[in-house]
Amino acid sequence: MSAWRSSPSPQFGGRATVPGDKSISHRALILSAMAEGESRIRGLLTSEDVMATAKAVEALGARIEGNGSEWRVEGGPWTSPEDPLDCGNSGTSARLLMGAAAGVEGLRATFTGDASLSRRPMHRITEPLSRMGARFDGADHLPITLHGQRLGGIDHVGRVASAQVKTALLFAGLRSKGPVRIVEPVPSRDHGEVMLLQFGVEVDAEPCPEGWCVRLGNQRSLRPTDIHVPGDPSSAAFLWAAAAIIHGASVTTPGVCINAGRTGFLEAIERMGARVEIDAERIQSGEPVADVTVSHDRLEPIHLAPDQVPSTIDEIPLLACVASFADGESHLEGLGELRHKESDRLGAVAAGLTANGVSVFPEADALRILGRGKVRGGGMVLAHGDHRIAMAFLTLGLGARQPVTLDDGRSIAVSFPGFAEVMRSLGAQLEELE
Ligand SMILES: O=C(O)C1=C[C@@H](OP(=O)(O)O)[C@@H](O)[C@H](O)C1
Ligand SMILES: C=C(OP(=O)(O)O)C(=O)O
Repeated sequence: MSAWRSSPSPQFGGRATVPGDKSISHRALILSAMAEGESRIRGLLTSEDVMATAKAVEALGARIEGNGSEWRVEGGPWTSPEDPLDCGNSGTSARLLMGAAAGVEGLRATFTGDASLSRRPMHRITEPLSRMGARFDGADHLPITLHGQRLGGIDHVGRVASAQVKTALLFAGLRSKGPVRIVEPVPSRDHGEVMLLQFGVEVDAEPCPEGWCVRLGNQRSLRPTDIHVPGDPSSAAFLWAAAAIIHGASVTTPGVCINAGRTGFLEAIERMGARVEIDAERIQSGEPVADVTVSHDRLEPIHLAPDQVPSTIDEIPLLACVASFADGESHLEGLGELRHKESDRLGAVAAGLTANGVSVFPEADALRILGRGKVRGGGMVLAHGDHRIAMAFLTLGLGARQPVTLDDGRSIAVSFPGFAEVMRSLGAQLEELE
């Protein structure tokens, strides 16, 4: 166990860089490993989740050489790994790798994960991949053994927007010749599509009667390339949230990805009253990037509608914490997917807020939060081994009246190694207790 305490931090603010985007880092490693020849990746996130993907693609046949600033990946044919592929805590690793490997004829690979990942649903991937022709021992929960096969195309109409499902099917489609069409009710993050274009693959997307439709074209072979990963908005969100809840605070995060599939949190806190400034917009490896400044102002409550959830998905626990500082009742709807993440995030958020004196009313797939303009704090929060829960409540503690204690902060390394150092550099009072 590694308990943490975060205490009121009235002097919070400044400028800080956040590590590379997790979603883009996974995709850069997997596509580089599939493309024959050398690709280079700058700005790769070196968190536990992304390193699980790096180890897995090495075990599948890629050669990786890396240091902090630049990674070289020599891609080529994939072969059966000797040992099970341990995806640790990472849903993205398990789902995207199953898709990428499904069309390698004769390949056999067993996917494993930690206790949390082994509870998460995999049927959403194994079912459509089976329709394409792949075979699996196991269906909904890891461990699952994949038997790669010659694949046909797929026409997949998803009930929920999931970038992991969409990207897994697109990656599987790279090794198939049939038509590949994936429909989502609303668009999820499109980093897979953006990066496929960088690797020279034809992919297009447009609205269709069922929602949002993504198609692979006929040009499906990957050309090695160089990728520069931008800063992760899901990590920058903790800095932005602290600025939004601490009187007089202002934070600038340079070089953060502002892809529309990821800006839900920023838009939400702006609608609540925080001041948001977007500067130096540019395109980096196909992704929109900017320097983002968030400054404190009085916060109004928010209504988050179901179609706004996909672009806010990993920041919902943090948004619930920010909403606790608003004056009035916030309503966050369409949160069913939160029950299938690293923990039951709906339950964990409701318990954490209650422990800190916030009135919260959880519903089956929604949260009502009664903000009173300030938060008492003083509570003990259980992270449930979930990095987003851990960082959201340590952030809440910076703006609360009394310190917040967290049972265990080890999960933070899953997505944001260096979280405590970055937050302290801005004036956060954060201490590890044991
Ligand atoms: O594709 C991705 O990189 C991700 C997609 C989202 O999951 P879902 O596809 O399950 O919504 C998100 O929660 C996860 O952190 C990363
Ligand atoms: C849900 C997350 O990641 P994954 O699905 O890759 O475990 C997350 O990072 O919040």
